[in-house]
Amino acid sequence: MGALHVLDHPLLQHKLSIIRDKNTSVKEFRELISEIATLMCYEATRDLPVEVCEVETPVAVATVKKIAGKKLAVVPILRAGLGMVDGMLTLVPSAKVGHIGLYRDPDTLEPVEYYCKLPKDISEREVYIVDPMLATGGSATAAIQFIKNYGCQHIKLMCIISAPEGLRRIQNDHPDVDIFVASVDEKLNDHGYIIPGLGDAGDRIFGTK
Ligand SMILES: O=P(O)(O)OC[C@H]1O[C@H](OP(=O)(O)OP(=O)(O)O)[C@H](O)[C@@H]1O
Ligand SMILES: O=c1cc[nH]c(=O)[nH]1
Ligand SMILES: [Mg+2]
Repeated sequence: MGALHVLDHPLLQHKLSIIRDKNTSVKEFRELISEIATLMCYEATRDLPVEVCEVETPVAVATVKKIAGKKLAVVPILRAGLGMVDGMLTLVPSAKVGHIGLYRDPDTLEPVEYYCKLPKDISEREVYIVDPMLATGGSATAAIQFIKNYGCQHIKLMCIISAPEGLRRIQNDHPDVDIFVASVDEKLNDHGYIIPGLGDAGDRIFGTK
């Protein structure tokens, strides 16, 4: 059974308070989304396997731990997920990056797919799907299923803000997937926006509103 991790590190929560503020500029919003992704990545990679080996320091041999050959992939859900990619790559620069393009139809709230490009060896990789917002969960559940269809067995979902409705959807549809969020907000409004949330993450990252 996948676990839900609600990350409450003070640095993370402080940065989250700034991106929720409607007066935060596009530049600062984008920078903070990236910094938050880095902090979340640190927690989400905590269970990566390590192997013990030796290196020679200038004065002696040290027994050290290295990540044990695990291959990672970061898969942002376009567009807003793009804002989290650089922050992830800051800590795992060798990860490959796949892209899944989904937008949420404003009337039906159903995800509509418009793009997909994944690393060829995606099925051998530990996949981190990133998207700042988990609202109804429709986009994330579709992205997870898409990646599962390629044979991936190790998938983690990282969203900055989540709604209870979206969490329930993922836990129901994909009980094997670990979920990492920085907040579980109160609810969705009639238009499927997270309350209190931060508005439309894609628009705030790219300045399109
Ligand atoms: O959980 P859901 O109800 O599916 O909603 C969440 C989705 O909505 C937003 O994307 P949006 O459709 O606004 O596309 P964008 O990233 O291009 O702005 C967000 O980035 C998620 O992908
Ligand atoms: O609150 C929400 C819900 C979906 N997508 C967003 O960007 N924000
Ligand atoms: Mg959007």
